[in-house]
Order: sequence, then C-alpha cells, then structure tokens
Amino acid sequence: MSDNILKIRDLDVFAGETQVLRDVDLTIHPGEVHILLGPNGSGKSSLLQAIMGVPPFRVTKGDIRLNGRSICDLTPDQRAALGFGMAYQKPPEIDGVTLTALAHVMRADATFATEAAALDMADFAQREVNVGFSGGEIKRWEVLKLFLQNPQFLLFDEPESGVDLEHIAAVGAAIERLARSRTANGAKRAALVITHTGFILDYVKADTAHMMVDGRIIATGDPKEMFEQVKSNGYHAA
Ligand SMILES: Nc1ncnc2c1ncn2[C@@H]1O[C@H](COP(=O)(O)OP(=O)(O)OP(=O)(O)O)[C@@H](O)[C@H]1O
Repeated sequence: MSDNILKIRDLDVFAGETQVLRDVDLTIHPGEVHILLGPNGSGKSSLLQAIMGVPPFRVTKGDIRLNGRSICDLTPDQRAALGFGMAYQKPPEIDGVTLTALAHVMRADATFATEAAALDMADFAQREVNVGFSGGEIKRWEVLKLFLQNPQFLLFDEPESGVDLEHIAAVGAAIERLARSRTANGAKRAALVITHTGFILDYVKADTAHMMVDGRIIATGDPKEMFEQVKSNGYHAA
C-alpha cells in the first residue's frame, strides 16, 4: 500500500515536437493541498493535462502513479474512473445537456442542490453545460462539477482567474471543503492547484507550493512565503 496519492518521478513531457516538462518530481500525500505557481508558459497547465492524459501531451520519460499504480498507459476516462478529476481552464460546451440532467446521471442530485447553492449557481440548473457561461461562471461550474464527480485527486487550473472578488470566497471555500472531505469510499483526498495571484490562499489552507520555470520545478516551500518571495524577487529559487 502506497503512503502517497500522487507520485511523479523524473517526468519529461512533449506536446508534439515541443518539450514542455523536464525531470519533474512531485509527491503528494493524502489530505494535502499543493500549489503550483510560475510565469506564463512555464508548463503548469501542461503538467495538469499530462496527469489527466489529455492529448497532445505525451510522457517520454519517467512515471506518474496514483496510489502506487502507474497511470501513463491509461486514457483520460480511465484515469477519471481511477480517481482523478480536473477543473479545466477551457472546458467544452455540451449542447442539450443541462446541469441538473448531468447531476442526475452522475447520481448526485442532492450534492448538486447543496453545492450549487454554495457556489451561487442554483439559477443555472436548467442551463446547458458551459453554453454561454461567462469566464467566472465556467470556473464556478468546474468546481461544482468536481463535487458531483467525487474524485480522490483534484486538479484545479487557475480556479480563481476571471472570478469576481465575492465569488472567489465561494470558490476558495468550496475547494477547501472538497479537498478536506473524504471520498464515497472513505479515502482522504488531495489536490494540486495552479494559481498566479495566490488569492485562493485566503480560503484554502495549502500545505506546500512548487515553483515551475521552463518546465522544471525549481523550488518547493511554504505557499505564502513563496508568493512574498516572487513579489520581491520574481520567479527565482530562494
Ligand atoms: N499543444 C501544444 N503544442 C505546442 N506547444 C504547446 C502546446 N501546449 C502548450 N504548449 C507550450 O508549452 C509551454 C507551456 O505551456 P503551459 O500552458 O503549460 O504554460 P502555463 O505555465 O500553464 O502558462 P500560463 O500561466 O500562461 O497559463 C508554452 O510554451 C506553450 O506554448
């Protein structure tokens, strides 16, 4: 039995002919929330999509393990079935499928009612998934969707960007609540959250932050200290 949920070892990833990640090592234990920060184009979203197995990202070296099991040979839906869930930056629209219909097929009607209220999305119940949603509404729905999906390992790609100040509190509180809760099987969850601003840290008690530059993790440390360091020194290892 593995004592970590996610273990990434010596990972190289390519998007087409472009190398986007180099020698990435990352270990996350049950109950932990980790933050990923770094400049534009440094590889943060690529890492999350490589974990989910989304094309065109290809692992060419190293390994990604969930609860000790290598997942590099699995499709995104197989990874989702195993326990990964991601709140995407740019999810697709699903014409003809309402939020309540989706919640119903996911057997999560009661969770939908509670969490839609918490994320101020009750009025969206009969809207089609992501159709005509504003940037901030997409972010709130992506977090709500994870409550319905109930994954053990949570990936959030800039969950607060484009969200107004009032709703950042709701999104942050929802992420904290979900990450600290247990799965339907009673297992502890864990999360990896990309943030540029660190606003989310006012609501999410993150354990560790990682700084990514040019596709490598160059520093790991306390989240709030790392943001202060970036503000004064830029994206450099201390
Ligand atoms: N499909 C792709 N084909 C080629 N290059 C890609 C592809 N997707 C991403 N890249 C490149 O990989 C690098 C990392 O991109 P990524 O989106 O992971 O950065 P990021 O750190 O999430 O940036 P941001 O903070 O701007 O969201 C960038 O140089 C980007 O242009």
